[in-house]
Amino acid sequence: MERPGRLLLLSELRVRNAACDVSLSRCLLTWKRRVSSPVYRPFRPSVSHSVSVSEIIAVREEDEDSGSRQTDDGSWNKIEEREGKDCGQAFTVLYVERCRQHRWRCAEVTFTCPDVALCQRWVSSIREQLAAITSRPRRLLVYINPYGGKRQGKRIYDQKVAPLFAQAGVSTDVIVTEYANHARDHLRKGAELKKYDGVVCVGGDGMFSEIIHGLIWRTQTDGGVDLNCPDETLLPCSLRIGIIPAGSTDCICFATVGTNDPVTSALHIIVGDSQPMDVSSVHHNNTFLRYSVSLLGYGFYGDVLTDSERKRWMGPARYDFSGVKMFLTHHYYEGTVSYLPARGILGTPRDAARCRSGCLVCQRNGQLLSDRAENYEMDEASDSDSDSEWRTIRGKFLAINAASMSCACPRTPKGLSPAAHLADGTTDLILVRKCSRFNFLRHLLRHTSKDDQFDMTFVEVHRVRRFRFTPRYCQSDSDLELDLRENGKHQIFSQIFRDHPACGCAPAYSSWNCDGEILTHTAIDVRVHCQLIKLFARGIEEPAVFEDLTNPCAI
Ligand SMILES: CCCCCCCCCCCCC/C=C/[C@@H](O)[C@H](CO)NC(=O)CCCCCCCCCCCCCCC
Ligand SMILES: Nc1ncnc2c1ncn2[C@@H]1O[C@H](COP(=O)(O)OP(=O)(O)OP(=O)(O)O)[C@@H](O)[C@H]1O
Ligand SMILES: [Ca+2]
Repeated sequence: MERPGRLLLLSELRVRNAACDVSLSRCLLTWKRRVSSPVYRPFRPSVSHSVSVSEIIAVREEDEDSGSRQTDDGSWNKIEEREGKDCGQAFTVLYVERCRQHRWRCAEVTFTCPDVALCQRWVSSIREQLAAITSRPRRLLVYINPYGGKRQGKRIYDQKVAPLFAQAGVSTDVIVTEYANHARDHLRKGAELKKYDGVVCVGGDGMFSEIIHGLIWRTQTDGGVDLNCPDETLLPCSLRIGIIPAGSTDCICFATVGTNDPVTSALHIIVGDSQPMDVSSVHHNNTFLRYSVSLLGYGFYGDVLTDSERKRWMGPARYDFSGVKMFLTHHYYEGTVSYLPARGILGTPRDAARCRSGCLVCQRNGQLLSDRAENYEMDEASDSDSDSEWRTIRGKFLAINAASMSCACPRTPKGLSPAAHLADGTTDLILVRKCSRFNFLRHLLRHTSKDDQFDMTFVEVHRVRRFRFTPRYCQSDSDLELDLRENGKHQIFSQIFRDHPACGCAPAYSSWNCDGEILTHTAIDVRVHCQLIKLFARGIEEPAVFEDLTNPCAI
């Protein structure tokens, strides 16, 4: 908790008919019930409430003449009827209240003042403090995907988010997308980004992916960076991104906020939180393919995605359906993985510690990596040159997964790689070798329990800065197949080879699942760019040591 600091105001005001000492400093708004006679009421505790100024959403003057105020839906409510308040000059403070499981709510407290002048002093003092917080966004560009998840994006934004933005005085330009990649292309070419303090996407991980592709492209193009060169150092994007979850997995929201709740995300945006995040670039033969922030998965997760895309009509359940199907299909793939281990930085994928709000590992590693880049000790080009550092593993794999962050989501609340960090400049490369169905099921099940999913003989995990994958094609058809794919022709034949290889064995290659999008190439070169983007989030907060049992939200 922040120290109270010098008091700006101290008055006796009434809250719910009770006299309170109310104080405002630069950091805290505090109200404490006055105990009129401790002799007669010795057991009545004097309850004190404090709200950090940084978590005040807005302050609103109540209409004293009519003893009523206008609600968000435009109707008028009697103040006394609503909250049992005194008649008199009053103002209401809206602030962040923490609920269970990392959820935030917008709570309200109304203070009644003895006179108008005092009320106005309070309102303007609080407003001055809020205006002094420069990290808060004033103007946002919002993209809504009306077809993500359960197709509720527009309703969620209109009913739950827009009223909060309006109360907090955040102005918005809203675009409801009309086709896939509408948001990405608008950010690349059309949007006048100078006008905004951030970009918000209402949708799932695919929608977030569109936003980062648009923003990263724009930033690099403006800065003259060659996107096709995997060794280029990318320029960080200055605009922060907010995610209002309305997709099927929403793993980026879940792993950066701790819950998939539109109101919580809107409040993190309003208070101006900032969470840096790593971004992996994916190249094939010096050609840029895509960026990834969560999962790059070949084999199982690639196959689940490919199968599920044909079942979009099922909504979020498509992943479970295809998951079971691909589990039963039990395909394995041969190939070579080479990687550059992350050296000289803090953390390993088997750590018990987790990346949490204000993570020191992310701060230290971010600093270390930028210092090294500046000193040319860790010149980006030298990564690829230092061949002695590269490790190579050849084998048959059920899954090859790279998790740049934990990938926690409701399906696996601890994530694919529970100890991965949001902003440490590394990705966790998880190799699941060919094993029995039973063992693979044991491995999958451990994503949903406390047991360690890496503590199995057929699973290995490495924290890396860069990796490459080359598939080994089915012997009889590999060259022909490769040619067909590389030339981008005869897609029909390509599909036939894929589903029914002539040699009768399992398909020779899978596809990469890149944050929920299918990649067109199987041989890829991946490099992590430390803290390339920033989100309106603060990482998952540790639960408070003492739960506030009087908080109705917490029960
Ligand atoms: C038996 C229960 C096992 C539960 C195992 C749960 C593991 C779930 C791991 C989910 C990892 C999500 C990582 C995030 C990826 C996102 O960038 C991406 C875009 O949104 N989402 C997906 O690709 C969506 C991927 C969704 C994958 C769902 C896989 C479901 C597997 C179910 C296997 C059932 C076997 C049952 C045998 C009888
Ligand atoms: N207006 C639109 N019409 C069709 N597709 C769209 C439109 N706007 C965006 N898209 C595309 O829809 C895809 C899925 O969107 P989104 O990520 O929001 O939901 P999801 O796939 O259900 O959730 P998740 O990615 O979390 O699994 C994205 O790839 C995006 O490019
Ligand atoms: Ca990382």
